Amino acid sequence: MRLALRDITKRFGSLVANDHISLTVEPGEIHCLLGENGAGKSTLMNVLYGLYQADEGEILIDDEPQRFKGPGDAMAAGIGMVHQHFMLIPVFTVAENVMLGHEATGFAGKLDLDAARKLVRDISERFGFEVDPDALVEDLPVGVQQRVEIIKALSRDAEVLVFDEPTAVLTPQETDELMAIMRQLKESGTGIVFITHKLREVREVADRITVIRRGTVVGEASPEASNAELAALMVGRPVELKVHKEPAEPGERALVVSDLVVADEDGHVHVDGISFHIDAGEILAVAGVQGNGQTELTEAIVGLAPHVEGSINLDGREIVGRSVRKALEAGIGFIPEDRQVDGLVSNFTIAENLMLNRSYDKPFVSRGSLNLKKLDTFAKEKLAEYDVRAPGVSTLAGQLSGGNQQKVVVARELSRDLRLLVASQPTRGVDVGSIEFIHKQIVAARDSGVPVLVVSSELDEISALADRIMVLYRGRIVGIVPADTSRDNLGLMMAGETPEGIES
Ligand SMILES: Nc1ncnc2c1ncn2[C@@H]1O[C@H](COP(=O)(O)OP(=O)(O)OP(=O)(O)O)[C@@H](O)[C@H]1O
Repeated sequence: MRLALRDITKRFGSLVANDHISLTVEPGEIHCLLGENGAGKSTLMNVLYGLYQADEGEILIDDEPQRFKGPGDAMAAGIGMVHQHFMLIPVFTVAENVMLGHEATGFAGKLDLDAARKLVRDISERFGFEVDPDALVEDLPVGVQQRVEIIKALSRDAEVLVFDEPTAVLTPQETDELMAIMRQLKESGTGIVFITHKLREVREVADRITVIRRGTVVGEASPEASNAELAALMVGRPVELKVHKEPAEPGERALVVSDLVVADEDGHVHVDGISFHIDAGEILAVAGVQGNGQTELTEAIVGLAPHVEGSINLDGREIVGRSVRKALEAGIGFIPEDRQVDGLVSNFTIAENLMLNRSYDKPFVSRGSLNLKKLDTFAKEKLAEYDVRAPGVSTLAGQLSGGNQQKVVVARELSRDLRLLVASQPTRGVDVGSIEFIHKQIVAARDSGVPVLVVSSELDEISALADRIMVLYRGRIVGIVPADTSRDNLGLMMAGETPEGIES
């Protein structure tokens, strides 16, 4: 089926998120949508999926105008959406989840569990998915859950699939697998809209690239374009894709972690007896496939982990056993891996979010009352500095695009007086222009003497920021290696092996 969006305009109050955007998707084509944070990509896809009604313009399928009152109509017309935050029910099996979808849309009448199982098996076989219909969704890795979302869409005969930043939550290997799946879908004639900020992925699979800026289409790019060319088109200026930094000049020993063990509420050990240190003015980057203890390590440092043994010493003081509030007061900045869970209060304004995590007396509160003017000025400064695209400082954080939400979290944490910065996936969902800026800010924090712990699943980010790299595997340290260690060796270490010539 041939899909065309024609002159789509969508406004939120006075903000024009989509301004007469036109786009076509042919069968068997991967059409990449590129654009800076807040450009209007997700809004356009939500219009296509019936979640928002366009103020102007129309959606055509095989030249027939459509009216989507909700996702049910879009699905019935053959449009599927793979969300970044999955819409699956974790305690149900794969087949039950697929079945549920059919009930919700009323598609094809009644689908029994056996038929759903068969459907899952058939689709899995066709695309080489390896998904067990009887597995509980909550037991599946993120990459497989995503495949369940794809199966759900295909089970409803979707002919156009929308992927909105699907790789932001995936490991590098899962990303490669998803790229292969997208190619297979394309071979079978499915049209794909693919939104991503990762230029490597665009270059790998795109047949066509449309660039959106501030709500309008600014042009098409060739899939043969270089990363630098794509980046410049996206943000409208040349971008430094790898931050320039001088060698670190480490100062005093700042953070000393000794024999750290972190377990969850069920007693599962996630960090299994690790010891390392970070000096003032140094960035230690933690590499590893997600789920090897990185999250729990950062949570232990900020006081969020339930069971911690061993010692975490910052500036000569023990942190283990202290509350989150005490950790924040000790000057620990924390950029959490999931901004929506731990980073922001979505029904607070941007300004209110920017004053979280500060001690109660300064600088916005004096003698028990909030100095709104001071907060307003500060928030405006941060909005400009971090290029947060929003109507104003009293916009609710929940109304920001994903990348702009991330920028608010980073702006808040980097503007406190820091003794330690713990940054987990600091540029998740952020466009290339803002990655450049955030990386510069992290390096500036380092250069001002702050010790920094960066956790990232992006090897590019690790090698851009690290002064030393610590590789974690199954909760243990495989090695702490120099920043210029090759990708191949890092890859081996991330699989738990110690390459020749590397000391473990
Ligand atoms: N429900 C909403 N209410 C008000 N404004 C909104 C709403 N949803 C989106 N916006 C605004 O519309 C604009 C476009 O947002 P959108 O999420 O489409 O951007 P995006 O291109 O997907 O960005 P990102 O790359 O950061 O995900 C932004 O300025 C955003 O703040």
